[in-house]
Amino acid sequence: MTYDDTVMIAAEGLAKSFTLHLQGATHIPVLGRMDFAVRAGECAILDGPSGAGKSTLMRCIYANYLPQEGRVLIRHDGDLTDITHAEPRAILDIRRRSLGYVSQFLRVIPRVGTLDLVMEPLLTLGVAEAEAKERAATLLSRLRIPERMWRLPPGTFSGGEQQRVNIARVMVVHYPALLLDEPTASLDADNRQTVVDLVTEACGRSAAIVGIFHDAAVREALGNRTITVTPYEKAAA
Ligand SMILES: Nc1ncnc2c1ncn2[C@@H]1O[C@H](COP(=O)(O)OP(=O)(O)OP(=O)(O)O)[C@@H](O)[C@H]1O
Repeated sequence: MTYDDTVMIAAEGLAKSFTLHLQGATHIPVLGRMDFAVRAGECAILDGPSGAGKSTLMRCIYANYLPQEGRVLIRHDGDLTDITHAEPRAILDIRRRSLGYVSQFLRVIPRVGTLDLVMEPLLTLGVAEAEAKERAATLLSRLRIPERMWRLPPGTFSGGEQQRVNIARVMVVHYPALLLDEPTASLDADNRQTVVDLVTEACGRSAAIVGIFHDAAVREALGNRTITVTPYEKAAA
């Protein structure tokens, strides 16, 4: 396939199934051969019933899961790079600079406070400490994490607070491609709206976004296109 310069994420013939070796080699077919491309400024919403494979697809895009067939290309340093077959070091570089991922759970680093945790991705990219601190503080404020909590490690925070720290830690970097796995799932209406605003701003900066959103109002507000997850059986037929 050839793609123009606006394509940021592309899946080619992506198929994924699981074999549970400890359960009598039970085979679970999940994704059929999926092809799609997401361009700069697009917010594509993954569509499909519960268990269809939306999170699995997202993990294949982020190279957490290795598909049995096909590959995913991510724009990195100007070129579409095959993340599926990249070396671990190259995958980490793509994730550090080109592809952000808001997963459903915050990965807490023991003893690291919330503000430091949110600043850290920017410091890794070489952003000056004062600017990183200001950007992290602005986001934490917008996401309504009270300032008195910024010094605390978020391990004991509520589910919704942890999810907001998780969102801040990813959205603080202006990634050109972004994966969002139900970022609004445990949030109240005001914070949900803040996330909608942040994602809209990212699209406005020409980020390419692939998202899973179960909330109908959020889908309505954000989705300018839908990608239907193709089950394995359908593609094989
Ligand atoms: N690591 C794994 N090992 C075995 N099976 C898995 C694994 N990850 C996912 N699956 C299976 O793949 C199928 C798709 O799961 P997935 O979480 O991708 O669906 P989903 O569309 O995101 O669902 P939901 O909307 O309910 O979150 C499920 O049947 C699940 O049991």
